Order: sequence, then C-alpha cells, then structure tokens
Amino acid sequence: MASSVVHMSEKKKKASNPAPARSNVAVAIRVRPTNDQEVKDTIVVRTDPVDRSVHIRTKIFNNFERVYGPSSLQSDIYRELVKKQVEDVLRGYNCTIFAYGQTGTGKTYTMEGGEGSIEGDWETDECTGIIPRSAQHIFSELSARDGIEYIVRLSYVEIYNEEMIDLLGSTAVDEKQQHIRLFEDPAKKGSIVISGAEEVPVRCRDDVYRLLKQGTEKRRTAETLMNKRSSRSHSVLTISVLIREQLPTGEELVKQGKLRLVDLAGSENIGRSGAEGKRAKEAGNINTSLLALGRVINALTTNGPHVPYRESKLTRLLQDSLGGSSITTIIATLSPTNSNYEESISTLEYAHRAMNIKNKPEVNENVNKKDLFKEYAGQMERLMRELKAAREKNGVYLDQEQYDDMDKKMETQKETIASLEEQLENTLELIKKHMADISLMDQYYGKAYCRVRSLEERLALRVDELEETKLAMAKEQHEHDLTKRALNRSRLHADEAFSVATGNNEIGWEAIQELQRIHPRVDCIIEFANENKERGEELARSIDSIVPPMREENEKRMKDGEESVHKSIDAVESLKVAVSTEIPTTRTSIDTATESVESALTRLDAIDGKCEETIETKTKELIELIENGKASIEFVIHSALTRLARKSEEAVNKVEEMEKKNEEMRKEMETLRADARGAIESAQKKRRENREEMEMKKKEMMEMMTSWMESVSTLNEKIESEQMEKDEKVAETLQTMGDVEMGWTDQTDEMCEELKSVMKESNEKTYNEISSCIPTLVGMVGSTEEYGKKNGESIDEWKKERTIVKGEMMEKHCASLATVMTSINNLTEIHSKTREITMEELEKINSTMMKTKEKVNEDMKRVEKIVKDEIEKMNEILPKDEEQTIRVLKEMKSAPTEEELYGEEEEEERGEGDEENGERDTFQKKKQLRRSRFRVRDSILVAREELHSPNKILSMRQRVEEESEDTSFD
Ligand SMILES: Nc1ncnc2c1ncn2[C@@H]1O[C@H](COP(=O)(O)OP(=O)(O)OP(=O)(O)O)[C@@H](O)[C@H]1O
Repeated sequence: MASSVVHMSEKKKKASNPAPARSNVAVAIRVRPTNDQEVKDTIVVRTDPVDRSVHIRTKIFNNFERVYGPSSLQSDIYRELVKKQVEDVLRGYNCTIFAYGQTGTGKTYTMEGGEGSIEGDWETDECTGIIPRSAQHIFSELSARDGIEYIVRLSYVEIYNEEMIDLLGSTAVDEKQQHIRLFEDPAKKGSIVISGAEEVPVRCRDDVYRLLKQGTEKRRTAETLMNKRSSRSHSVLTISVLIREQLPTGEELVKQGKLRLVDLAGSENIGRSGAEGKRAKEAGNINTSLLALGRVINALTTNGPHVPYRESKLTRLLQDSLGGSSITTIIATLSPTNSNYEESISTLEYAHRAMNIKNKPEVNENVNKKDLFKEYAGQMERLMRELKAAREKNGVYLDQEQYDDMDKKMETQKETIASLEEQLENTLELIKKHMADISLMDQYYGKAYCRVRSLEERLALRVDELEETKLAMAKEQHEHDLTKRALNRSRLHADEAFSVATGNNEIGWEAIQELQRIHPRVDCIIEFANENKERGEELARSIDSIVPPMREENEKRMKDGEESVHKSIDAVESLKVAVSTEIPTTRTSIDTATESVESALTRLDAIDGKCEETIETKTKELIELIENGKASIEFVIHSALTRLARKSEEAVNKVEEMEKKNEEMRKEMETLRADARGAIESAQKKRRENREEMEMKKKEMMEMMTSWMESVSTLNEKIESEQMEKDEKVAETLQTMGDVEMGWTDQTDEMCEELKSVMKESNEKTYNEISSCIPTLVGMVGSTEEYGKKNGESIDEWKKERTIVKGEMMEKHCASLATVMTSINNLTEIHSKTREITMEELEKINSTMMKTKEKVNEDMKRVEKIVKDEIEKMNEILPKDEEQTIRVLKEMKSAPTEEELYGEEEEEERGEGDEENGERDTFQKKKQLRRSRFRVRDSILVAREELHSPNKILSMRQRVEEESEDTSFD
C-alpha cells in the first residue's frame, strides 16, 4: 500500500453532475442500561426496534431510522448506522455523525467506546465506539483497493465556552494562540472550513488511535453529579480522505470525502447536574450552543426565512451537516429511568424535529486532467480577450457580465453599508434614548430606594416600638390580671360573707317559721279547750233539757194513774233520790273539769301570750338585727364591689385604650410595611426591568456590532479573496502567457501592472468605504463608554444623596425614638399611679372588710346572747309550765274514762228509750276531749324540745366566724 500527497488542484466541477436528490437527516435513538445510581429508579423508556418507536410513560415517538435498547451492541450500531456512511465518504461525500443527549447517557461511549477498547477489531470488538471503528474501517477499505493513491488527514478540535481549540496542536503553545476560525469554503457554498487547526496526515489506524488518545486527554472533562467523566466541550473529529485513481480510460479521478464525528457536550439541567461557578458557566455555554442548534433545527424544519447558523460556533461548524450537502446521522442518547424523564422527553422532541431536516448530499466532484486542461484553456482564452480589449481601448476590459456583476456587487455593498449605517444611527438613537431612560429611571430608583430605606427604617422603629409597647402591655396585662384576681378573690369573699349572712337570715327565718309552726298547735290546744268547754256547757244544757220533761211525765203519770202512782211512788222517790244525788256529783265533776280546763286554758293562754310576745319581740329584734347586718354587709360589699368594678372598669378602659392605640399603631405599621414592601417591590421590579432592558439593548447592540463587524470582515474577506483570486488569475495568466508565448512585450507587463493597479484602486476604494465606517463605530463605542461614565457619575451622586438622606433618617429616627421613650415613661408613670390607686383601694376594701367582719362578729355575738337569754328565759319559764302542763295533763288523764264514767250507766241507760241518744253524744264528746288533750300534750313537748335545742344557733355562729375569717385580704 502506498500513500502519497496529491499535488494537484482540488477544484471541483458542478456542471457535469446531475442535481442532487434530497434526503432527510437520519435519526437513531439509543437507550443506555441503568447505572448504579438508578438501581432503585423506575424504568419508563421502552424501545420497539421493529416499530422503530420509543415509548416513554404514555408517550410514543416513532419513525426513527433505528431504535436501540439498553442491550444494543456497539457493533450493531456501527454496522447499521455508520458503515454505509464510511463507504459514502470513500465515494467522495461529506458525512456527519453526531451524538446528542443528556449528560451521562452514553454519547462518548457511543462515539469513542468503553475505556481501553480502541485496540480491538472494528467488526467484532464490543466496546469500541464509532470513531476508532470508522478509522479502522477506512484504512482496511483503502488498503483493499488496488490502483489508487490516497491520503488520510485527521483534525480534532473542541468547542469550549464558544472558543475553538485544536486538540492536536502542540501542547507547548498557549491555548489562546491555538484558537481557530471558521469560514465558508469559497469553492463550495455552505461548506465550512476550519482554519488554523492542524490537519495531521495519518497512515494507519494506529496513527489515528494515537492522535485520538492525545486529543481525548486534552479534551476538557469534569465530574458532575450525573457523570463521573462528563465532557465539558463539543468535540469534532474530521477524517478527510483524498483518493486518486486511474480510470480504465486512462483518466485520473480524484475523490475527496470528509467524515465528521461529533461528540456533543451533554445537554443538562444546571440544577440537577450540580454545576456551580465555572461549571455553571460551562453548562450555560453548552446549553447556549445546544439551544442555537435547536433554533437551527427549528428554522430548517419550519422553512424559516433565516437559519441562524452564525449564532454559535457549533451551528456554524455543522452548517453543511444540517440542511447542507452532507449525509448526516444523529444518534440521540437516553437514560431509561423515571428521574430523567423531562430530559428524555426533551431529547426525543429534539430528535423528532431533527428528522425533518432535509439535506442535499453532493459528492465532491471527481476531477480528471482533461477537464482541468479544458478549464485552464477557457480561462486563458478569456484573459487573452481581456488583454486584447485593453490594448484596443487603452484601458481595462471587463465584459458586460463581469461589469454588471461588479456593479451589482458594488451596489449591494453600498446598500449594505447604507443600511448598516442607518442601523447604526438607529441604534445610537436608541442607545441615547435608553441612556436617558436609564438615567431617569436611576433617579426614580434613587428616590424609590431612599423612600424604601426610610420606610424600612421607620418600619424597624415601629417594630421596636411595637415590641416595647407589647412588653409594656404584657406587664400592664399582668398587673391587671393580678388586680382582677385580687378583685375576684374579694368578690368571692364578699359573696361568701353575703351567703353566710343570707344563711344567718335563713336560720332566723327558720326559727321564726318554727315558732309560727308552734302557733297553730297552741291554737289547736286552745280550740280543743274551748270545744271541751262548749261541750261541757252543752252537756249541762242537755241535762237541763232532759230532766224537766221527765219530771213532767212522772207527775203526769202520777196524776193519770193513782194506783200506779202509789205503786211507783217508792220507785220514783228512790229514783228521785238517786237522780238528785247523781246530778250534783255529775255537775260538780263537770264543773271541776270545766274549771280545770278553763284554768289550763287561761294558763295556756298566758303562756301562749307570753311566748308569742317574747317570740315576736325577739324575732323582730333578730330580724331587725339580721336585716341591719345584712344591709350593712350588703352596703359595704356593694360599695366595695362598685369601687372595685369602677377601678377595674377604669383599668380595663385603660387597657382597652392602650390596646386600641396598639391596634392603631399596628395597623399603621402594617400599612407602612405594605407601602414599603410595595415600594421595594416596584423599585426592584423597575430595577429588574431596567436592567433587563439594558441587558437586552446591550445584547442587541453587541449582536449588531458583532454582525456588523462580521459583515465587515466577511466583506473584507470576500474582497480579499476576490482580489486574491483576480491576482492569482492575472499571475497565472501572465505565467501561462510567459510559458506559451515566451517573450511578451513590456507593454503587456505594463498592461498587467495597470490592471493590477486598477484592481488595487477599486480594492482600496472599498477599503476606504469600510474604514470610513470604522470611526462611526469607534464613536459609538466611545459614546457608549461616555454614557457608562455618566451613569457611574450619576450613581456616585445618588450614593452621596443616599448618605445625606440616611443621615436625615437617622436624626428622624433618634427623634421618634425619644418620643417613644417619653411615651413609654408616661405609660410607666400611669401604670405606677394606677397601681398605687389600686393598692389604696385594696387597702380600703380590706379595712372595710375587717370592720364589716368585726361588726358581723359583734352582731352575731349580740344575736347569740339574745338567743341564749331567750333560751334561759324559756328554760326558766318552761320547767314551770311543764310541771303545770304535766299536772293538767295528769288531771286530764286522771279524769274518769269513758268506761269509768259511763260503763255501768251504759248498761242501764242504753236500753232506756230516749236517754240512749243523749248519752252516746256525751260519750263521743268525751272521746274527742281526751284525744285533744293528748294532742295538746304532744305539741307542748315538741315545742319544749325545740326551744331546748341551742345547737343550731351555736353551729350558725361557728359558721359565721369561720367564714368571716376567710374574708380577710392576703
Ligand atoms: N450503552 C451503554 N452500555 C454500557 N455502558 C454505557 C452505555 N452508555 C453509557 N454507558 C456508561 O455510562 C457512563 C456515562 O457515559 P458517557 O460518558 O458516554 O456519557 P455522555 O453522554 O458522554 O456524558 P457527558 O455528556 O457528561 O459527557 C459511562 O461510564 C459509560 O461507560
């Protein structure tokens, strides 16, 4: 195998090839297996290789070129996705394969392979990735072909923080010096050339591996939370293959293909990847370029008017691969787990959109010697024509087409310059306006800031005051609670004293009621005695009414029957005798009974009268005393309670007043706070908006400036390259003319020189036009700086003002602090005064209570004494009465019983006609009399017993004493 550098020009010819067919970008999905961190996570991604779809939770993405699950093999991916493209490269196509996906999903694994794997065989080794495999594949293919000459070159660059760095450049050289540029291949529109990166010729796969290793070591990686060795840059490895082969016709065919293998940095969520500081900036840049890539894909798939390739280095580099003449394959990598769901969805959406990008693959033209000579001859002919025309017209000949072209170009350039100038003016105007706005807003902001500061300070003051007032309130509340408790206690004592007095009253009432209960019994006794008396009188009257008719009847009988009279005279006489003896006895006994009853009654009356009198007077006295005591206690309690209620009301009122004040203060504070918050928020919002607007304007400006600069540099480049081309052409023509016709005249040289100078002139003119724009640009930059300076000055002024306002605020703050202190002192004074008054009142109440207690004690003693005296008096009276009563009762008892009095007579008289009824009546009356006697005796005994029991009064006194002891204050 022999490889040699091809020394021929690589000009290409389009006209000979048919229009290329459009083909979509091929998109494949690869899901990696779960890693150690995801063991417990749920698998949510499922692949269906037959259906070429990916199922993620409930969503389905389909129609992908290929779909690979976690168990997919590196060799399968290479065979199905890359092999054909490598073959296309060898046919002269440009092919791009890039891996896109969330960080840690296997992009590097897919592109480069597992660690230490690149040595294996590309068809069988399982770990080897796409890059080493394709290198090996290319060399094995090339070495297998006969009759060809080829050269393989390798370039390896990385895009890190929007800078391009050559990974194959010498490490001794400073990285900054290695920065390389991208520009469009003037020979092939849309094709981007990397300038400044080393293109190292490689002879075998081992060379590739060595360089790959060297580049990979240089590439920036870092540990993130999601990948221990995360790529922090996009890497682009370009393998260019140039093949020269001899056709059977004897013609020489030159083919040039490029394989671009791109390993993108991971699309990542900065928060989740744990990126901080430098890493966050890296992540920001990575995401910026990926976003730009997204925008390019969007514009390509929605037929947008402008495809923003220039937004980032990555998109500029991939310009030819996305929507250009390359054959492109995207491998989107995914994690299978639930925790990466959002990122997986985003990757799938990205991939799905990218599927619709249409490319126009173009083979880099095969060039043979014949065509080349034809081209040269054409060119020579044209130059000769130009020369001839120049000689004839004494000037430079340009054919109409060229002239029109140049004119058009000039026009467009002029237009571009005019529009750029206009844009610049507009931008300057805008900047001025914005600077004015900014300064105005700064003023507002300064004021708002001052106000916010003052409000904040006032708020802080109010908060302090509130805290202090709260403390004072708490103390007051505590005092108030203590007073309230003391008042409640005294109220309780007063209530107890009142209830004791009420109890005493009740006891007095009970005694009165007891006495009143005795009264009816005594009345009963009197009634019975009266009844007895009446019955005795009735008996006497009935005897009087019975005896005369009997006498009359006897006399009548004596008169009517002398015989029977005489017979009965003895009996009558004896009866008369008997009757006359019996009647007086009965009468005496009745009289005696009546007398004794009467005397008992009189005595009872006397006792009763006395009792009643004494009870009445004593009860009256007692009631009076109790009433007096009760009234005085009630009065004292009432007055104490009223005073206490008044004081507590006053205290409550004061507390309420303070609470009201506090509430008002609190409300004021709330409003102030809300005002302050609102002001702060609006100020912050304004500030944010200003800043954002500023940023946007700045960005816009910068972008405009950059695009302006870029267009200027492109213009420059274009003009330069055109000039170069023309120079080259002129030189070549001269050379060819020298070769062909040997000895051209000096005139021709002069003409050539003239041509050169004309071209130079036009070039200079264009240069001048461009450089005339530069002062405006410099002025713009200067004015921006000036505005910046002014802004700085106004900020300084504002700072000074802020310091002054701050001083004023401090003074105000001190003044309000002093006011608060005075109000606190006043409050403390009021509080101590209230406390003194309350204490005085309490002392007064205490002494009144003591006096009341003493008075109650005295009253109780007096009552007790009176009751005792009464008991003694009663005791004195009662034994006598009792004796008399017992005697009367004994007399009553000793009075003849029913049987004693009427037992015999009953037998005799019951059978005797008219007398029978009268005797029965007498018997009944006697019975009633006896019963009433017993009742009188019982009630007298009960009354005596009750009058003899002083325990109730004693217990009453004891209770009063005990309760009055409790009423004393602590
Ligand atoms: N298909 C796979 N089979 C086995 N292991 C894999 C597979 N894909 C990825 N891995 C492993 O997962 C880890 C992360 O992969 P890799 O570094 O390729 O991710 P990445 O997408 O390049 O991440 P970053 O964007 O952060 O550079 C590596 O240890 C790699 O070996």
